[in-house]
Amino acid sequence: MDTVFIKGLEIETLIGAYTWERSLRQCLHLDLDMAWDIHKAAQSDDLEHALDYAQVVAHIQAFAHQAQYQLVESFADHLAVHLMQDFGIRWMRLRVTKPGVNIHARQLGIEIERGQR
Ligand SMILES: Nc1nc2c(c(=O)[nH]1)N=C([C@H](O)[C@@H](O)CO)CN2
Repeated sequence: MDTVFIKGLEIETLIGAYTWERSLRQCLHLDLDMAWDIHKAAQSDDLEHALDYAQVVAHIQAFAHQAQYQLVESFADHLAVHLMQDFGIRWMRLRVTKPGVNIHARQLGIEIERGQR
């Protein structure tokens, strides 16, 4: 199976478990790998048959705009469900990185895999 990917996508959302985080929006970095058979798109040279990564980004931005989770786990899990349903993606890996505010680490976050390749 082929892969359509999006790396280093920056989005803003309300996220955090601490009180000070509930009244501001923070930046998350997203990396996605999505299984997709590209043969039909390659043969037809038609965006209609491709997993349109611009549309995926637009969905993620809309999702992040309305989301207000405490944990990156919840954000990632719900986002994966939405994307797989809306685009018919069979398998995806999603890494969500949060800047380490007040924590002595450059990056913090999680990586999930959903579905079957
Ligand atoms: N496994 C997790 N641990 C923590 C999370 C999280 O979302 N998942 N969140 C926080 C705080 O919100 C922190 O990011 C504030 O800097 C702490 N631990």
